Amino acid sequence: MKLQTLGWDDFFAQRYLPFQSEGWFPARVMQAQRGLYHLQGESAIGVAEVSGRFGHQATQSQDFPTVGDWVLVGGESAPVIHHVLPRKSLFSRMAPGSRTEEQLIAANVDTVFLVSGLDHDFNPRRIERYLVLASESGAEAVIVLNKMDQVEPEQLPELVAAVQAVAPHTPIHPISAHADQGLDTLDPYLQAGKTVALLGSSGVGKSTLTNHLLGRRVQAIQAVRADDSKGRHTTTGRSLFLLPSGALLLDTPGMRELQLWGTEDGLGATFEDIEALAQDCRFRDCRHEGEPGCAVAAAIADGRLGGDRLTSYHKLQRELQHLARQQDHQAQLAEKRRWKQIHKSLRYHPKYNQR
Ligand SMILES: Nc1nc2c(ncn2[C@@H]2O[C@H](COP(=O)(O)OP(=O)(O)OP(=O)(O)O)[C@@H](O)[C@H]2O)c(=O)[nH]1
Ligand SMILES: [Zn+2]
Repeated sequence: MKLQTLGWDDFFAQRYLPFQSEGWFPARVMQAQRGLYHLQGESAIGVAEVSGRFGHQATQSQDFPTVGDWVLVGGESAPVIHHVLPRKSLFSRMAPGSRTEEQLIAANVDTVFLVSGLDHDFNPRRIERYLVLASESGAEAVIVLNKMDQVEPEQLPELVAAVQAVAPHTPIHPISAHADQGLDTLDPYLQAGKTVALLGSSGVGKSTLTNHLLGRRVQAIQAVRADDSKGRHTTTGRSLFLLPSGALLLDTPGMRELQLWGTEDGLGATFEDIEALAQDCRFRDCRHEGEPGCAVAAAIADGRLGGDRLTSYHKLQRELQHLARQQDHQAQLAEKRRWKQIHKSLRYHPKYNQR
Protein backbone atom coordinates (compact mmCIF):
# COMPACT_ATOMS: atom_id res chain seq x y z
CA MET A 1 0.00 0.00 0.00
CA LYS A 2 1.37 3.40 -0.94
CA LEU A 3 2.03 5.72 1.96
CA GLN A 4 0.04 8.47 0.22
CA THR A 5 -3.01 6.24 0.36
CA LEU A 6 -2.61 6.26 4.13
CA GLY A 7 -2.40 10.05 4.28
CA TRP A 8 1.36 10.57 3.96
CA ASP A 9 2.24 13.95 2.47
CA ASP A 10 4.96 16.63 2.30
CA PHE A 11 4.33 17.68 5.88
CA PHE A 12 5.38 14.26 7.17
CA ALA A 13 8.00 13.65 4.47
CA GLN A 14 9.84 16.80 5.58
CA ARG A 15 9.81 15.71 9.18
CA TYR A 16 10.95 12.23 8.30
CA LEU A 17 14.09 13.46 6.48
CA PRO A 18 16.31 13.86 9.58
CA PHE A 19 15.58 10.24 10.58
CA GLN A 20 15.99 8.55 7.23
CA SER A 21 19.61 7.65 7.94
CA GLU A 22 18.53 5.69 11.02
CA GLY A 23 17.00 3.06 8.82
CA TRP A 24 13.56 3.55 10.33
CA PHE A 25 10.53 3.55 8.08
CA PRO A 26 7.20 5.32 8.48
CA ALA A 27 3.90 3.68 9.36
CA ARG A 28 0.51 4.94 10.44
CA VAL A 29 -1.11 3.91 13.71
CA MET A 30 -4.42 2.20 12.93
CA GLN A 31 -5.28 1.41 16.50
CA ALA A 32 -3.77 1.88 19.92
CA GLN A 33 -4.57 -0.31 22.87
CA ARG A 34 -2.77 -0.61 26.17
CA GLY A 35 0.67 0.00 24.78
CA LEU A 36 0.15 -2.08 21.64
CA TYR A 37 0.00 -0.25 18.35
CA HIS A 38 -1.44 -1.64 15.16
CA LEU A 39 0.56 -0.27 12.29
CA GLN A 40 0.25 -0.09 8.55
CA GLY A 41 3.08 1.01 6.30
CA GLU A 42 4.10 0.47 2.72
CA SER A 43 4.05 -3.21 3.53
CA ALA A 44 1.94 -4.63 6.33
CA ILE A 45 3.60 -4.32 9.70
CA GLY A 46 1.25 -5.53 12.41
CA VAL A 47 1.50 -4.92 16.10
CA ALA A 48 4.37 -3.00 17.68
CA GLU A 49 5.41 -1.53 20.98
CA VAL A 50 7.50 1.54 21.68
CA SER A 51 11.21 1.00 22.15
CA GLY A 52 12.60 0.81 25.68
CA ARG A 53 14.43 4.05 25.16
CA PHE A 54 11.27 5.72 23.91
CA GLY A 55 9.41 4.53 27.00
CA HIS A 56 12.08 5.97 29.28
CA GLN A 57 12.17 9.33 27.60
CA ALA A 58 8.44 9.81 27.35
CA THR A 59 7.25 11.92 30.24
CA GLN A 60 3.62 12.64 29.42
CA SER A 61 0.79 10.99 27.54
CA GLN A 62 1.27 13.39 24.63
CA ASP A 63 4.62 11.75 23.90
CA PHE A 64 3.09 8.36 23.18
CA PRO A 65 1.54 7.37 19.86
CA THR A 66 -2.18 7.40 19.28
CA VAL A 67 -4.53 6.46 16.45
CA GLY A 68 -3.73 8.42 13.30
CA ASP A 69 -0.13 9.09 14.26
CA TRP A 70 2.76 8.61 11.90
CA VAL A 71 5.51 6.70 13.66
CA LEU A 72 8.99 5.58 12.67
CA VAL A 73 9.59 1.89 12.98
CA GLY A 74 12.68 -0.25 13.10
CA GLY A 75 13.71 -3.55 14.61
CA GLU A 76 15.17 -6.81 13.42
CA SER A 77 12.77 -9.49 14.57
CA ALA A 78 9.76 -7.54 15.84
CA PRO A 79 8.76 -4.04 14.77
CA VAL A 80 9.53 -1.37 17.36
CA ILE A 81 8.39 2.25 17.41
CA HIS A 82 11.27 4.67 17.82
CA HIS A 83 9.71 8.01 17.11
CA VAL A 84 6.39 9.82 16.65
CA LEU A 85 6.42 12.38 13.86
CA PRO A 86 5.04 15.84 14.72
CA ARG A 87 1.26 16.02 14.47
CA LYS A 88 -0.91 18.23 12.31
CA SER A 89 -3.68 17.98 14.87
CA LEU A 90 -4.48 16.16 18.07
CA PHE A 91 -7.69 15.30 19.88
CA SER A 92 -7.49 14.44 23.54
CA ARG A 93 -9.81 14.30 26.48
CA MET A 94 -9.74 13.84 30.19
CA ALA A 95 -9.11 10.23 31.07
CA PRO A 96 -12.29 8.61 32.38
CA GLY A 97 -12.43 8.71 36.15
CA SER A 98 -9.85 11.45 36.31
CA ARG A 99 -10.56 15.13 35.96
CA THR A 100 -7.05 16.08 35.02
CA GLU A 101 -5.25 13.31 33.23
CA GLU A 102 -5.06 13.67 29.50
CA GLN A 103 -5.89 10.79 27.22
CA LEU A 104 -5.09 10.94 23.54
CA ILE A 105 -7.93 10.12 21.16
CA ALA A 106 -6.72 10.74 17.64
CA ALA A 107 -3.98 12.51 15.73
CA ASN A 108 -3.61 14.00 12.27
CA VAL A 109 -7.28 14.55 11.53
CA ASP A 110 -7.49 17.08 8.70
CA THR A 111 -11.20 17.83 8.93
CA VAL A 112 -13.61 17.13 11.74
CA PHE A 113 -17.31 16.99 10.94
CA LEU A 114 -19.20 18.39 13.91
CA VAL A 115 -22.47 16.56 13.47
CA SER A 116 -25.69 17.64 15.09
CA GLY A 117 -29.34 16.99 14.41
CA LEU A 118 -31.84 19.51 13.07
CA ASP A 119 -34.61 17.68 14.91
CA HIS A 120 -35.64 18.23 18.53
CA ASP A 121 -32.00 17.75 19.47
CA PHE A 122 -31.00 20.99 17.74
CA ASN A 123 -28.72 22.95 20.05
CA PRO A 124 -26.35 25.70 18.83
CA ARG A 125 -24.79 26.00 22.29
CA ARG A 126 -23.58 22.45 22.04
CA ILE A 127 -22.14 23.15 18.60
CA GLU A 128 -20.26 26.01 20.19
CA ARG A 129 -18.67 23.61 22.65
CA TYR A 130 -17.62 21.22 19.92
CA LEU A 131 -16.09 24.15 18.07
CA VAL A 132 -13.87 24.92 21.04
CA LEU A 133 -12.67 21.32 21.00
CA ALA A 134 -12.05 21.43 17.28
CA SER A 135 -10.04 24.63 17.30
CA GLU A 136 -8.01 23.28 20.21
CA SER A 137 -7.16 20.22 18.16
CA GLY A 138 -5.86 22.03 15.11
CA ALA A 139 -8.20 20.16 12.76
CA GLU A 140 -10.39 22.13 10.40
CA ALA A 141 -13.97 22.16 11.64
CA VAL A 142 -17.01 21.72 9.42
CA ILE A 143 -20.53 21.82 10.83
CA VAL A 144 -22.85 19.13 9.53
CA LEU A 145 -26.53 19.62 10.33
CA ASN A 146 -28.10 16.23 9.83
CA LYS A 147 -31.76 15.22 9.58
CA MET A 148 -32.81 18.13 7.38
CA ASP A 149 -35.70 15.89 6.27
CA GLN A 150 -37.17 16.53 9.70
CA VAL A 151 -37.70 20.25 9.18
CA GLU A 152 -39.90 22.19 6.77
CA PRO A 153 -37.81 23.71 3.98
CA GLU A 154 -38.89 27.21 4.97
CA GLN A 155 -37.65 26.60 8.54
CA LEU A 156 -34.15 25.73 7.42
CA PRO A 157 -32.70 29.24 6.84
CA GLU A 158 -33.62 30.27 10.38
CA LEU A 159 -31.95 27.21 11.89
CA VAL A 160 -28.82 27.68 9.80
CA ALA A 161 -28.70 31.35 10.84
CA ALA A 162 -28.81 30.30 14.50
CA VAL A 163 -25.75 28.15 13.91
CA GLN A 164 -24.04 30.89 11.92
CA ALA A 165 -24.43 33.15 14.94
CA VAL A 166 -22.25 30.85 17.05
CA ALA A 167 -19.92 29.86 14.21
CA PRO A 168 -19.50 32.82 11.88
CA HIS A 169 -16.35 31.45 10.23
CA THR A 170 -17.15 27.78 9.93
CA PRO A 171 -18.67 26.08 6.87
CA ILE A 172 -22.18 24.78 7.60
CA HIS A 173 -23.77 21.96 5.62
CA PRO A 174 -27.37 20.84 6.13
CA ILE A 175 -27.77 17.23 5.02
CA SER A 176 -29.88 14.17 5.51
CA ALA A 177 -27.87 11.02 5.89
CA HIS A 178 -31.09 9.07 5.98
CA ALA A 179 -32.64 10.54 2.83
CA ASP A 180 -29.28 10.92 1.10
CA GLN A 181 -29.64 14.68 0.72
CA GLY A 182 -26.78 17.15 0.51
CA LEU A 183 -24.08 14.55 1.05
CA ASP A 184 -22.22 15.70 -2.06
CA THR A 185 -21.57 19.06 -0.37
CA LEU A 186 -19.13 17.16 1.85
CA ASP A 187 -17.07 15.94 -1.12
CA PRO A 188 -14.52 18.80 -1.00
CA TYR A 189 -13.38 17.56 2.41
CA LEU A 190 -13.16 13.96 1.30
CA GLN A 191 -10.23 14.14 -1.08
CA ALA A 192 -7.79 11.27 -1.39
CA GLY A 193 -5.29 11.07 1.45
CA LYS A 194 -7.25 13.43 3.71
CA THR A 195 -8.25 12.21 7.14
CA VAL A 196 -11.70 13.08 8.45
CA ALA A 197 -13.45 12.30 11.73
CA LEU A 198 -16.97 12.68 13.08
CA LEU A 199 -17.78 14.30 16.38
CA GLY A 200 -21.24 14.74 17.86
CA SER A 201 -23.58 13.59 20.57
CA SER A 202 -25.39 10.31 20.60
CA GLY A 203 -28.23 9.89 18.15
CA VAL A 204 -27.34 12.70 15.75
CA GLY A 205 -26.67 10.20 12.97
CA LYS A 206 -22.92 9.62 13.00
CA SER A 207 -23.24 5.92 12.27
CA THR A 208 -25.78 6.53 9.52
CA LEU A 209 -23.50 9.11 7.94
CA THR A 210 -20.50 6.83 8.32
CA ASN A 211 -22.31 4.05 6.50
CA HIS A 212 -23.21 6.41 3.70
CA LEU A 213 -19.68 7.69 3.39
CA LEU A 214 -18.35 4.17 3.33
CA GLY A 215 -20.84 3.18 0.70
CA ARG A 216 -21.06 -0.43 -0.13
CA ARG A 217 -17.38 -0.74 -0.72
CA VAL A 218 -16.57 -0.98 2.93
CA GLN A 219 -12.88 -1.35 3.14
CA ALA A 220 -11.21 -1.27 6.47
CA ILE A 221 -7.53 -0.62 6.49
CA GLN A 222 -6.25 -3.07 8.99
CA ALA A 223 -2.84 -4.16 9.83
CA VAL A 224 -2.50 -7.86 9.18
CA ARG A 225 -3.45 -10.29 11.84
CA ALA A 226 -0.51 -10.79 14.08
CA ASP A 227 0.42 -12.76 17.13
CA ASP A 228 0.84 -10.65 20.19
CA SER A 229 3.53 -11.33 22.75
CA LYS A 230 1.42 -13.99 24.46
CA GLY A 231 1.05 -15.91 21.23
CA ARG A 232 -2.62 -15.09 20.91
CA HIS A 233 -4.16 -14.14 17.66
CA THR A 234 -5.35 -10.56 17.75
CA THR A 235 -7.56 -9.06 15.15
CA THR A 236 -6.96 -5.39 14.76
CA GLY A 237 -9.83 -3.09 15.46
CA ARG A 238 -10.96 -0.98 12.59
CA SER A 239 -10.33 2.62 13.43
CA LEU A 240 -9.19 4.00 10.11
CA PHE A 241 -11.32 3.34 7.04
CA LEU A 242 -10.59 4.01 3.41
CA LEU A 243 -13.56 5.72 1.77
CA PRO A 244 -14.40 5.22 -1.91
CA SER A 245 -13.18 8.79 -2.52
CA GLY A 246 -9.75 7.88 -1.20
CA ALA A 247 -10.21 9.87 2.00
CA LEU A 248 -9.61 8.20 5.35
CA LEU A 249 -12.30 8.11 7.99
CA LEU A 250 -11.02 7.94 11.52
CA ASP A 251 -13.67 6.37 13.69
CA THR A 252 -12.87 5.51 17.29
CA PRO A 253 -15.36 5.23 20.13
CA GLY A 254 -13.35 7.78 22.12
CA MET A 255 -13.80 10.37 19.43
CA ARG A 256 -17.53 10.18 19.97
CA GLU A 257 -17.55 11.05 23.63
CA LEU A 258 -15.11 13.88 23.87
CA GLN A 259 -15.32 16.24 26.79
CA LEU A 260 -13.98 19.70 26.99
CA TRP A 261 -10.26 19.65 27.46
CA GLY A 262 -7.85 22.39 26.69
CA THR A 263 -6.76 25.92 27.31
CA GLU A 264 -8.36 29.26 26.80
CA ASP A 265 -6.69 29.60 23.41
CA GLY A 266 -9.35 27.46 21.79
CA LEU A 267 -11.97 29.70 23.34
CA GLY A 268 -10.58 32.79 21.64
CA ALA A 269 -10.73 31.16 18.24
CA THR A 270 -14.34 30.13 18.75
CA PHE A 271 -15.49 33.48 20.12
CA GLU A 272 -13.68 35.69 17.66
CA ASP A 273 -16.59 38.14 17.73
CA ILE A 274 -16.23 38.70 21.46
CA GLU A 275 -12.43 38.86 21.30
CA ALA A 276 -12.68 41.45 18.51
CA LEU A 277 -15.14 43.59 20.47
CA ALA A 278 -12.97 43.30 23.58
CA GLN A 279 -10.23 45.22 21.78
CA ASP A 280 -12.33 48.33 22.38
CA CYS A 281 -13.04 47.74 26.07
CA ARG A 282 -11.62 50.52 28.23
CA PHE A 283 -9.67 48.10 30.40
CA ARG A 284 -7.36 45.70 28.70
CA ASP A 285 -8.19 42.94 31.22
CA CYS A 286 -11.93 43.65 31.03
CA ARG A 287 -13.92 40.53 31.89
CA HIS A 288 -17.12 41.96 30.39
CA GLU A 289 -18.93 41.56 33.68
CA GLY A 290 -20.20 45.09 34.11
CA GLU A 291 -16.97 47.09 34.00
CA PRO A 292 -17.33 50.68 32.78
CA GLY A 293 -16.51 51.27 29.11
CA CYS A 294 -17.07 47.61 28.17
CA ALA A 295 -17.41 47.35 24.40
CA VAL A 296 -18.89 43.86 24.65
CA ALA A 297 -21.67 45.08 26.93
CA ALA A 298 -22.28 47.97 24.53
CA ALA A 299 -22.61 45.54 21.61
CA ILE A 300 -25.16 43.49 23.55
CA ALA A 301 -27.09 46.65 24.47
CA ASP A 302 -27.50 47.69 20.85
CA GLY A 303 -28.15 44.17 19.60
CA ARG A 304 -24.92 43.55 17.69
CA LEU A 305 -24.12 40.62 19.96
CA GLY A 306 -26.51 38.14 21.56
CA GLY A 307 -26.40 38.15 25.34
CA ASP A 308 -26.51 34.36 25.48
CA ARG A 309 -23.30 34.28 23.49
CA LEU A 310 -21.48 36.13 26.26
CA THR A 311 -23.11 33.85 28.83
CA SER A 312 -21.75 30.71 27.19
CA TYR A 313 -18.38 32.41 26.70
CA HIS A 314 -18.20 33.02 30.43
CA LYS A 315 -19.41 29.53 31.21
CA LEU A 316 -16.81 27.83 29.02
CA GLN A 317 -14.13 30.19 30.32
CA ARG A 318 -14.93 29.22 33.90
CA GLU A 319 -14.79 25.54 33.00
CA LEU A 320 -11.41 25.92 31.34
CA GLN A 321 -10.03 27.97 34.22
CA HIS A 322 -11.25 25.37 36.67
CA LEU A 323 -9.54 22.71 34.59
CA ALA A 324 -6.31 24.71 34.47
CA ARG A 325 -6.31 25.06 38.26
CA GLN A 326 -6.78 21.33 38.66
CA GLN A 327 -3.98 20.64 36.24
CA ASP A 328 -1.70 22.95 38.21
CA HIS A 329 -2.62 21.22 41.43
CA GLN A 330 -1.98 17.84 39.84
CA ALA A 331 1.38 19.02 38.53
CA GLN A 332 2.35 20.27 41.98
CA LEU A 333 1.50 16.93 43.53
CA ALA A 334 3.53 15.11 40.88
CA GLU A 335 6.47 17.41 41.52
CA LYS A 336 6.21 16.78 45.26
CA ARG A 337 6.16 13.03 44.69
CA ARG A 338 9.16 13.29 42.40
CA TRP A 339 11.23 15.12 45.01
CA LYS A 340 10.17 12.71 47.71
CA GLN A 341 11.51 9.91 45.52
CA ILE A 342 14.76 11.77 44.89
CA HIS A 343 15.27 12.44 48.58
CA LYS A 344 14.49 8.86 49.40
CA SER A 345 17.00 7.51 46.92
CA LEU A 346 19.60 9.97 48.17
CA ARG A 347 19.05 8.81 51.71
CA TYR A 348 19.89 5.25 50.73
CA HIS A 349 22.82 6.30 48.65
CA PRO A 350 25.98 5.32 50.59
CA LYS A 351 27.77 8.55 49.71
CA TYR A 352 25.05 10.68 51.25
CA ASN A 353 24.56 8.37 54.16
CA GLN A 354 27.91 8.99 55.76
CA ARG A 355 27.52 11.02 58.85
N1 LIG B 1 -34.99 11.49 10.00
C1 LIG B 1 -33.69 11.21 9.98
N2 LIG B 1 -33.22 10.31 10.84
C2 LIG B 1 -31.90 10.03 10.82
C3 LIG B 1 -31.01 10.66 9.91
N3 LIG B 1 -29.78 10.18 10.13
C4 LIG B 1 -29.89 9.29 11.14
N4 LIG B 1 -31.16 9.18 11.55
C5 LIG B 1 -31.71 8.32 12.61
O1 LIG B 1 -31.26 8.77 13.87
C6 LIG B 1 -31.03 7.68 14.75
C7 LIG B 1 -29.62 7.73 15.31
O2 LIG B 1 -28.71 7.57 14.24
P1 LIG B 1 -27.23 6.98 14.46
O3 LIG B 1 -26.56 7.04 13.14
O4 LIG B 1 -27.27 5.70 15.17
O5 LIG B 1 -26.66 8.10 15.46
P2 LIG B 1 -25.20 8.13 16.10
O6 LIG B 1 -24.79 9.57 16.11
O7 LIG B 1 -24.29 7.19 15.45
O8 LIG B 1 -25.48 7.69 17.57
P3 LIG B 1 -24.49 6.94 18.58
O9 LIG B 1 -24.10 5.65 17.94
O10 LIG B 1 -25.31 6.77 19.83
O11 LIG B 1 -23.34 7.89 18.78
C8 LIG B 1 -31.32 6.44 13.94
O12 LIG B 1 -32.60 6.00 14.21
C9 LIG B 1 -31.20 6.90 12.49
O13 LIG B 1 -31.98 6.14 11.62
C10 LIG B 1 -31.57 11.62 8.99
O14 LIG B 1 -30.88 12.23 8.15
N5 LIG B 1 -32.91 11.86 9.08
ZN1 LIG C 1 -15.48 44.36 28.21
